[in-house]
Amino acid sequence: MTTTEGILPFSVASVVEGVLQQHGKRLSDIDLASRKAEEASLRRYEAARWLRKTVGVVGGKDLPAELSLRKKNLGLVVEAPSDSVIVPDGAALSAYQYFENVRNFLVAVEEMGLPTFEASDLEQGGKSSRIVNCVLALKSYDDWKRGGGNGLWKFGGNLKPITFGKYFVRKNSEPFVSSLRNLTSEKSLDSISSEQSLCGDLGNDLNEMGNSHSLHMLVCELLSDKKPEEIPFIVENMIGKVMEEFEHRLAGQNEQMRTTLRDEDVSDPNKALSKSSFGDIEELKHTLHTAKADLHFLQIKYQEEVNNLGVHLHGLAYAASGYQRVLEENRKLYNHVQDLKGSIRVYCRVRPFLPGQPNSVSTVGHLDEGSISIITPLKYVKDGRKSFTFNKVFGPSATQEEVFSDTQPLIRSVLDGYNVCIFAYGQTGTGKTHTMTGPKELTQKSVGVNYRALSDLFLISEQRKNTISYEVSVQMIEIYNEQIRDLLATDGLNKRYPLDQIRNSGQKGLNVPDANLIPVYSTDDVIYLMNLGQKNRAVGATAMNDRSSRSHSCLTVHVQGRELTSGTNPSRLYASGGQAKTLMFVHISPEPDAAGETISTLKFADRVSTVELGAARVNKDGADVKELKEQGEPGSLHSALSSTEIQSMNSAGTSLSHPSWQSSGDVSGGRRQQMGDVGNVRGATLCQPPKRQSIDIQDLLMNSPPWPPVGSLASKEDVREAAGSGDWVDKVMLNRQAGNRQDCQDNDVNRNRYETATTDDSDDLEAATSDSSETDLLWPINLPKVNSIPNGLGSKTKKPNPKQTKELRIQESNSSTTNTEALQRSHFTHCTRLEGSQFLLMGREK
Ligand SMILES: Nc1ncnc2c1ncn2[C@@H]1O[C@H](COP(=O)(O)OP(=O)(O)OP(=O)(O)O)[C@@H](O)[C@H]1O
Repeated sequence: MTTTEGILPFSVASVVEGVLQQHGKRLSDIDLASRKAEEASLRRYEAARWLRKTVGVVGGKDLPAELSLRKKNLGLVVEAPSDSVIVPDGAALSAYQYFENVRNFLVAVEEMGLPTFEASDLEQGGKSSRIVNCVLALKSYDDWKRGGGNGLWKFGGNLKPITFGKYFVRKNSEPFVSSLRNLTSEKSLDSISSEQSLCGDLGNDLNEMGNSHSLHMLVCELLSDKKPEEIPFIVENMIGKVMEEFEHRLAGQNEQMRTTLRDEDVSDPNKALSKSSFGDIEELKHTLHTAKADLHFLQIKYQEEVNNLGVHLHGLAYAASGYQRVLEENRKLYNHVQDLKGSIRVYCRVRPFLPGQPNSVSTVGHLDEGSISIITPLKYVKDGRKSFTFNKVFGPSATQEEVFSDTQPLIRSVLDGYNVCIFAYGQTGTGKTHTMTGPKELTQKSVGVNYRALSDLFLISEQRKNTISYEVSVQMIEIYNEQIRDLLATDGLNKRYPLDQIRNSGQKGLNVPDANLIPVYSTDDVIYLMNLGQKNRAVGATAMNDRSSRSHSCLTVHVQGRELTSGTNPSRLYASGGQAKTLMFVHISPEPDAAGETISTLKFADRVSTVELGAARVNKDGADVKELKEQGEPGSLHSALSSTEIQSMNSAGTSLSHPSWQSSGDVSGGRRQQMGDVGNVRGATLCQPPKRQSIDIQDLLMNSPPWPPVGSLASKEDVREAAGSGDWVDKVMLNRQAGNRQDCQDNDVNRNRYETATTDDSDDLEAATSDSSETDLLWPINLPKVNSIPNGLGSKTKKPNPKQTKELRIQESNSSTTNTEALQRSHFTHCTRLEGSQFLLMGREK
């Protein structure tokens, strides 16, 4: 039972009492009212007894055994300090004092949490039971305090709950409070400790005590009339009922507690917070779950996107490869068109009258885009007018840009892997340098083919960098006196190589493999190297002192391309290691005096043009060649080749059955004939042993007519004005002299030219070449001209070299083959040669 105290809101006694009362329904003879009255009487008695013990006898008389809690005999308030505790009948107190005492008492009781009563209960007709309850509660409290005040004092009686709804305002009545203090003080309580024992056996709990009395009464009443043998059964029955009732109440109490706890969960902030946290966690879990689901969904979507991307990429790759194929096809078609235009193209350019020249009528009678007619003296042609057809004819007013626009496609062919050679041909002073390089004062508009070609080369290679990687490098050599010198050598050794070093060897197709090959990345780089080379050349010229016009500077620009996708060289896409394309600019001047030279030049150009067109012209070519032979002296041009040139020609190249020419035939679908085909030399192209035939390209050159006399060029100054230094012509004439001295001696013009180009010694032909050391470059390099030889040796004339002539003839007789490129190099000093991976520029020394 003790364990239920403080936990259960009901006492065991009350349960037993309830059971007994219910059971008592059967006990009709028990008078409940009298029993209650008796119980109430006992309680009053107990209360009165405690009061008497506590506060003593009031006014010399004890309280009656049966306490009457009326105002006049209660006498609660003690006005006097300590000894007078009861005021009999309130006589000594005023009515005011009386009510104040009562109020203060009730407030004190209220504050102590004890059952209280109304002031009116002290009056007649008041509820005395409430007063008794209050006194017994005070007694219980006093007992608890006397017991040490351990634990929490709890009034556990079955009295009505204390009503807190009524509050009394306790007035300052210290005597009453002191009285109460005295009442509950240790000292005061000690004095009545003996009385405590009287009711101690009824339990400390006042209510319990009352109930014990009640239970006792009930049990006594229940068993009083029972037989002894019935008592055990009745007691057992009572106990069973008590247990049943107890369990029932306990279950009810548990249910009530659960309900209370649920309600508390809602109202308790901490629990609410816990619930909130739990809710948050649940929400987070839900969010996590959702996020996982979303992530999974995204992964699936991502995978789908990747798959789709893969499909798209595959499509793009297919399209790209298709695009690449189309590009390659375009290139093939483009170059095929170029081929159809001719692997050897001839452009004719007419120089305008120069400032300061006397006004005269041009020899050009008519020209259009592809033809030109020259008015000539009847001496040369029967009707006084000779017409020629070329791939392109540029009049005197044609700009540099217009000229290059028709050259440009060939530059693109270089980057497609074709061998390209661009060179200028013509009498001295007709504009070769102007076309290839430009005038001395270069502007953006006036720059020539070389600059523009290089610019295009780098520009196109930049445009193609995503598909083709190009490496451009430069080699610069000088050919002089049967020796080769590397102009870009940095070791200062001034090393020279024999001419037989000029050969097309190695994978890079270098003509001089031992010479330095320097990478370049822009046109400026090339120009810088050319300047450097020209400086080296100038130093060499000073040291050598015997430099002649037969010194050639050759700049070769090597272009190596690599397809980024296939890793192959673009040239392999076409056509057997590349194909040669040649463009010849044939230059003429408009002066009537030069009409003979102009006709000769154009006839030669026409011949070259005809050769390019191939076998269909064989018969016609034969006629032309016959005409040329009639006009000129066979072998005279052949003799114009120096031994050096012939040497280089033979050492550098192969015959007309050179693979490049064979491949050209392949690309053009077999229409193009080998150069050897010209003049009915078809057998030479079919890998048969090349035979010396009546006409080949060398024959063309060698059998081209000598320059006709230009009698009107009367003075040295005139010639110098009109023809500049005239080195090429000088060279030709000189070599002609070497081959046929009489021819030169009989030719006043040549004599004049020779004189013009040489020093004072007009009789010594060799001086024309030996002393003509003026540097003439394809590029505007601001170097001092090497006009004079410091040691005076420059003016020293040379005798004709019989060995050269001999060698020439030996070469001629031994050479069963020719090389057009070498011929171009030898005869046409302004030569730009692009060989697919090579871009060769030729300069010369005047
Ligand atoms: N198309 C042209 N328009 C204007 N001037 C020109 C043209 N062609 C040539 N000239 C001028 O004619 C002169 C001679 O030209 P250029 O030096 O180019 O001839 P060339 O053939 O190179 O002579 P050479 O063979 O003697 O070196 C130069 O002053 C040049 O500027």
